Order: sequence, then C-alpha cells, then structure tokens
Amino acid sequence: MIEVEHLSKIYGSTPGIADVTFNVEPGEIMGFLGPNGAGKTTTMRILAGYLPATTGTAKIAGYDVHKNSLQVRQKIGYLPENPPLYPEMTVAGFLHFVARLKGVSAGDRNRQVAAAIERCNLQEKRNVLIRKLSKGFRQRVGIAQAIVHDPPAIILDEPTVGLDPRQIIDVRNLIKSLAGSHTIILSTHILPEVRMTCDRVTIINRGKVVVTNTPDTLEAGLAEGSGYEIEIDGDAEAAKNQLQQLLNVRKVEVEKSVVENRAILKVIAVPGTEPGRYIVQVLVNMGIGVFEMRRTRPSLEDVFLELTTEEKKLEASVEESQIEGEAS
Ligand SMILES: Nc1ncnc2c1ncn2[C@@H]1O[C@H](COP(=O)(O)OP(=O)(O)OP(=O)(O)O)[C@@H](O)[C@H]1O
Repeated sequence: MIEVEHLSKIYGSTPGIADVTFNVEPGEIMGFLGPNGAGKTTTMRILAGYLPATTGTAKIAGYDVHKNSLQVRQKIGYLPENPPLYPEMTVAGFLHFVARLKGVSAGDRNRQVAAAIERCNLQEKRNVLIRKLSKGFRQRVGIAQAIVHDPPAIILDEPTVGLDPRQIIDVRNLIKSLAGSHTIILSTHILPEVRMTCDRVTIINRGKVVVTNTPDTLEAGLAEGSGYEIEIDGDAEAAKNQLQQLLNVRKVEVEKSVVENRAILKVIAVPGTEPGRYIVQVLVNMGIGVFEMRRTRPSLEDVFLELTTEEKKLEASVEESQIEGEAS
C-alpha cells in the first residue's frame, strides 16, 4: 500500500533523509521511530505530497506521490505535527470544508462528515467553534480531517504529543480501530505507544533507516538476552561471584536497592536458557534473603538505544583518536 524506495531529501546542503526504503502492507500500522532530527517529519511530508523528494520514489496505493499528487491526496489522510485547523469554524463546518477540498461529492459529504465525527467521538462538539476546544479535542478534529474522505492510507505525525494520559488512551484506541480497514504510518517518540499500537516498526537515525521489523523480533534479537532482577539482603558481591559461576548466567550486576541494606542483582541469562531455579538454589545455600525476583526482557527502548547510539559511540571514538593524534 505504501512503497518507499531510496528516498532522499537535501535541504540546501543539509541532508534531511538519505536512501530511505520501506513498505507498509495493507491494513498494517507501521511505527516510525527516531530521535529528534532523524528525518521522520521529512519522510511523512514527502509521502503526504507536501514536500518534493530530491531523489527516489514513494507510492501510495500504486500512485507516485510526485507524479500523481492529486490522486495521492485523495488516497491519504495526513495529520501533521501541528494540524492546521480554522479556529473560527465549527467542528462540523470545518470537516465539511475539508471534505469538499478532498473531492468528496456533495451527495456523500453529510454522511462522510457524520462518520468521521462518530469515529473520533466528536458528537457533543460538532457545533462548537474549534478555538474553544481543548488540546485533546483539537487532536481528534485533526484526525477527523485526516479520515473524512475515507482514505485507504493514513499518516500521523506524533498524534499523541501534548495530550493527557486519558486523551492518549482515547487517541491510541481510535488509531487501533482504524487499522485493518486503513494502512497507517505513525511517528512517535513514545516507545510504549509503538508496543501497544504498531504491527511493525521502522527505526530511522540521522536520515537513514536502521531497521524495520516487528517489535517482538527486534526485542528478541538484542545481544543482551532476558534475565532476572532479584532484591536480596546479605553479601551482594559474594552472591554475584557465585552466580557468575553458573553455566547459563552471562553477567551479573549489583545495584543499591531503595530499601536500606538491600541490593538488586541484575542477572543476564545466556539467550534461550532459564537458570532461575539454579540462581535461587545458590542464594538459598548462601543464606541470602530473597525479597523479590522477577523476569526481565529487553524492551523496545533497549533496541532503540542500541540502534541509535551506536553511531554516536563510533563518532566519540573517532573524535578521541583525532584529539590524541593532534596532541602527539
Ligand atoms: N525546512 C528545513 N530546512 C533545512 N533543514 C531542515 C528543514 N526541515 C528539516 N530539516 C533538517 O532535516 C533533518 C530531519 O528533520 P525532521 O524534521 O525530518 O526530523 P524529525 O525526525 O521529524 O525530528 P523531530 O522528532 O525533532 O520532529 C534535521 O537535521 C533538520 O534540521
């Protein structure tokens, strides 16, 4: 449904994105993740037909975003980071206006506007001026204007930014309810949001795609496997030394607990193994008290940090070696 191939954008001499390639299958929700300045908005604006790419192609439902921009605008709904709403219009008036712009026929407009209002739970606000709406309701109007022409593809740039926790849940549920019948790209900084709403994730860093996969596969692929966090009392360093002798324990770290005289052991297991029962045996044999033990798994946050800080580590070491070179 959405096909992006070798897309690049150069602003003057600043690269915005470079050689970005990914696909989104029909009915899928794709999370678009990246640190500030990674190129998410640039990619989304190109897909929405608001910005020409320097090189490469992007197609929505088979239409090239550049060559067939009129068809593309009818095939997609776009929620920019700051949706352009007309504050002096009522919600329904604004949605009628957008529906007309998007080419919805006069005969279909009432039905389509009513459907968007219902979908976004805006019934009680339909005749209220947009300037009188709270941030959460404005965001819903932003989503309603993106779906009022019932496009097969929807592009949402940070749809939950600035919302309170209740509004965030409502907007996430709304997005999930749109999946299946719509193909969605969603950019966000909020990693649990991706976990909760997205089928697949594309991580972008410094204008380049670093990885595209399901959240589960990304988490499972991390070098650091799953493990245990154990709150204990007694000699934590001695416990660490003993546990590190176990066959399926790769690493043990000791951290101070918030409770006085206790420590947290962070145990990383060899991937695919479950040494939990042996760990408990060792601790019991040592006479160490166990107050809590829980499984830990790598999170999407760990994946994100690993994939987006690698280059920084590399750069830091280059800088260091340059400084050393200059000094000698
Ligand atoms: N109009 C512009 N002119 C010049 N450079 C730009 C312009 N828009 C974006 N850039 C640059 O392109 C790069 C990508 O920016 P972009 O806004 O796409 O990133 P982003 O991932 O959306 O960031 P954020 O999460 O902060 O919104 C950045 O280096 C940015 O400074």
